[in-house]
Amino acid sequence: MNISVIGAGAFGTALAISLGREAAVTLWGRDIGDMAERRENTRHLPNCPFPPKLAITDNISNAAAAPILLLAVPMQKLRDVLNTHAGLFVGKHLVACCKGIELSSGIGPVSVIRAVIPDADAAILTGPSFAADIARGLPTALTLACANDSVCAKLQQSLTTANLRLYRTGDTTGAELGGALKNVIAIACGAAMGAGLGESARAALMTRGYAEMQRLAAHLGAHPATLSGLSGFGDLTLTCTSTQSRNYRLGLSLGAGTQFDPATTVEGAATAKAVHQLAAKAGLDLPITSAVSDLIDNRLDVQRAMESLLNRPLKEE
Ligand SMILES: NC(=O)C1=CN([C@@H]2O[C@H](COP(=O)(O)OP(=O)(O)OC[C@H]3O[C@@H](n4cnc5c(N)ncnc54)[C@H](OP(=O)(O)O)[C@@H]3O)[C@@H](O)[C@H]2O)C=CC1
Ligand SMILES: O=C(CO)COP(=O)(O)O
Repeated sequence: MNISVIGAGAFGTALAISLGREAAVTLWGRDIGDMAERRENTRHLPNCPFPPKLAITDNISNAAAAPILLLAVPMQKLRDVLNTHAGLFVGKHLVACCKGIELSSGIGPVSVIRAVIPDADAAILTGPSFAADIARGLPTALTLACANDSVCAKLQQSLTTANLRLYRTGDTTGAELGGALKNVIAIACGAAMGAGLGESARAALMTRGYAEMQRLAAHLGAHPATLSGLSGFGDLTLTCTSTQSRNYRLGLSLGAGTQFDPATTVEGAATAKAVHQLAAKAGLDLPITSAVSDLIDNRLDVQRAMESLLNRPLKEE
């Protein structure tokens, strides 16, 4: 089946490169600069040349003619993109390729797609993978979630490539939450490492952060197995331990008190606030997420955040 990628950032470009090594694929960007001539996205994914079957366009009507559209824009921009091009997206297979919870509504990308374009099959592609790894042809495994099992199986076939192995699930809520929440915990881990609190502290934050992910996911009706798979445990592990991650790097800067480029896409920042609000409404205790939300808004520093986590009442694991 014909595939287009909507959004020519690092991840959209990487997916288009991997898919374009095997079949015709179109990559749409609102500002493609000289990408078509150079056959490379020097701004978002340098040193990853485009395969011959990858076509570049800034004409959304051309790109949206494909039946499968991968939506690779940041979470907080997804609704805008869907609203702007709604007429072109009706009846399509729309696969969200973003990770986060929308701050204005408290819902994830599949729910946003369903809300804006009810007459489309909404899916999500998520899990542990850095754009540069995918583009370089390194092996990666991701979760593909769609409520309609036969559509999910078709998408799984169409989107699998030589270096991209997809596992499918019907649990879109679990897949959304795994990808969204791991970014928040990665900021916490980066902050601890940046402040010199050590690898033991990071392991504690990863483990107790994972407990928070499971608590919220269970409350929202996700399947626990989804959270222990690629989109949850898998992506948490990658993002909390690699300086390739922008969320982890933001945490490192917060911990070390250094500057961070505000133009960088860091999904965990808005998601921490969105989840903090969700948890407050639901009466759920998510102390690491709350601490990250306070850190981002400068209501807390890393040292005090760690002290308050260590001084919480003792409990069973
Ligand atoms: N990078 C990675 O390794 C991975 C990223 N992801 C996820 O992919 C999503 C996108 O991240 P990533 O590609 O890295 O981010 P980038 O910052 O590299 O790119 C974001 C892209 O979105 C485009 N964009 C933003 N707003 C709009 C809009 N309103 N209309 C059209 N295009 C828009 C930008 O366009 P412009 O260039 O014109 O500004 C840019 O091309 C995130 O949710 C991220 O979590 C998932 C797995 C891996
Ligand atoms: O989601 C990712 C890895 O799976 C990319 O992480 P960052 O957005 O933190 O760079």
